[in-house]
Amino acid sequence: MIDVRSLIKNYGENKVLKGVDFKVKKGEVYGFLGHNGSGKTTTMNILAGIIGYNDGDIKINDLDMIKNKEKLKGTIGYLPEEPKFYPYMTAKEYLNFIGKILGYDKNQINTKNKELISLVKLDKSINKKIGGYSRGMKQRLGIAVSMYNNPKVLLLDEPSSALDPMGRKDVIDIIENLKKLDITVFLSTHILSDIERVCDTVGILHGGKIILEERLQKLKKRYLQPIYDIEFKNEVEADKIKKLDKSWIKEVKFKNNTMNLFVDREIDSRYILQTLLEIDESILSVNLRRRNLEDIFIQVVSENE
Ligand SMILES: Nc1ncnc2c1ncn2[C@@H]1O[C@H](COP(=O)(O)OP(=O)(O)OP(=O)(O)O)[C@@H](O)[C@H]1O
Repeated sequence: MIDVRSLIKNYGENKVLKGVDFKVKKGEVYGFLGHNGSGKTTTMNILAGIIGYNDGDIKINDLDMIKNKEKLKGTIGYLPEEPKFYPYMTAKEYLNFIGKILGYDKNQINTKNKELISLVKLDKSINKKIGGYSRGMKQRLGIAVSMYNNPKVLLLDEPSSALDPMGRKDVIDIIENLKKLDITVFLSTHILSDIERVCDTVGILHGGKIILEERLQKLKKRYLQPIYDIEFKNEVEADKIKKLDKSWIKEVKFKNNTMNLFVDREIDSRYILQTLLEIDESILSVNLRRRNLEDIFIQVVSENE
């Protein structure tokens, strides 16, 4: 559905995309991850046909971005990071306005408005002025606007990043529902828990390239590794950590009075305790957990530094 090969984008001397490759399958939600300033919005703007690029091949639905730009733009919906609306309009007035711009007649606009307002769960606020909307409501209205032209591909730039937990949940629920409509979603974010909830595939953009692209389930399996989070009463001292010389310990991280022990298999907790007591007796708690996407992201990025 989206096929990007060797994409290069420079802003003057600033080489932002240095040969980006990724593939997004039809109907999937693709989580596009990267640090602030890594080039996510730049990539989004290129895919939306808003800005150009220096080199590379982009195909969406087998259509080439350069040869079929105008046609492609009609099949893409785009929600920018901070969508702007006329605050004095109600959501209904705004959607009417969008419908007219797109050339729909009155009946089509009414049908479309009902369908979209229900999708983004703004039924109760449709006649309220947008200026009084919360950030979450504005993002949901933004999704409705980006869906107005029945897009096959939806580009969502950090749709949940500035929202509170409830607002984020609403937006992620809507994205989950889009899967049922068979829309391909390209979602940029740095909120890893959102990616874990909704994405099928994840791509990490770092240093101008995609350093990892994998199905989320496969990625989690590959990096599945137990971690023991240990809390001490006292601050952990670096010298003591050195004493933890066991073959089953793969990595140790520590900050203040907590330690993360990355091990290669599940170890009997009594043995863990015994080992830890050798370095410090002030243990408050030992918790076993699996790696989450955040741990994986940090590892993959640091391997590529
Ligand atoms: N119009 C522009 N002119 C010059 N440089 C730009 C322009 N837009 C972005 N940049 C630079 O390109 C780099 C990537 O920016 P971009 O906004 O694409 O990153 P991002 O991953 O979306 O970051 P964030 O998560 O903070 O939104 C940054 O160094 C930024 O300063």
